[in-house]
Amino acid sequence: MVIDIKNVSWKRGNTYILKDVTWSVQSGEHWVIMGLNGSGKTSLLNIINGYMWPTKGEVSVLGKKFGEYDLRKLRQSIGWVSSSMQEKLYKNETVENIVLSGKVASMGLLYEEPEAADYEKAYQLLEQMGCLGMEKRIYESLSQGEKQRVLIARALMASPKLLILDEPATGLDIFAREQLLERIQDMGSQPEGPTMIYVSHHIEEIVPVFRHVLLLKEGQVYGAGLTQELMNAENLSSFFGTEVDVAWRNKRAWMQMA
Ligand SMILES: Nc1ncnc2c1ncn2[C@@H]1O[C@H](COP(=O)(O)OP(=O)(O)OP(=O)(O)O)[C@@H](O)[C@H]1O
Repeated sequence: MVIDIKNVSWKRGNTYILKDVTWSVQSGEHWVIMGLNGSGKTSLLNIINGYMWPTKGEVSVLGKKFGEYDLRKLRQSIGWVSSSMQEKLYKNETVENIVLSGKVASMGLLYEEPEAADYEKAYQLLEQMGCLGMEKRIYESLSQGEKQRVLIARALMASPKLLILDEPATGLDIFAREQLLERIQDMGSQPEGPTMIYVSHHIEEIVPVFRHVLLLKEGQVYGAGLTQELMNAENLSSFFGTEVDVAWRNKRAWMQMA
């Protein structure tokens, strides 16, 4: 099992930020975590990455039970792409350095000399992400879509078993978003690729490779299961607390206000 979360609660003062969350991800599955602002998505990711400790409950990631294992070691197998977090860090760095530094799977940059094989892998990943030719560019000079794809290439450098994509389409225009989603769909279709967790507020970003969805609402699991079964007007109207319509097109669900 890739993620196994049992009855996890996280409390700050008297408030439950996460309450009794039970969720599991089997290998070979790719999941979307969906929920409105403040529903607890980031808190759940922080727990999965071992940055926060649950008040109650059990967490296992990649077969390792938290509390019994060195989390720093485990983090080397987890890629977490968060543009809001990484934007400041890599501002003046070249694309090449950013991708190469992903080898050590930490947020920081690499200060040791990369080997020829590292360059080869970095370039191959840049190609996979449609960013070949941008190696010498400064991160800040890239478009939002290019930045996201570079960050994914960086995360893949460490060959993670679990890849978390935290709202990667935020700030992208419709074409850049589709280009990114296409790469993600391709990546998820490769059997040797990492298990992906895609965090979003937007239903239309759920490409077919994400066959499962976790719906979070006010810190609780509202639904967890097959995308095709959960993404319908009745369920989403009650999830959002407002009437919505859902239409399926090109194996994706599209939502609008009813
Ligand atoms: N350290 C903390 N102390 C107190 N409250 C917190 C803390 N961290 C998060 N919260 C609160 O918990 C709730 C859930 O936050 P979280 O960031 O997990 O939501 P989210 O679903 O990721 O939201 P968004 O989509 O806006 O990023 C919010 O109301 C937030 O203010």
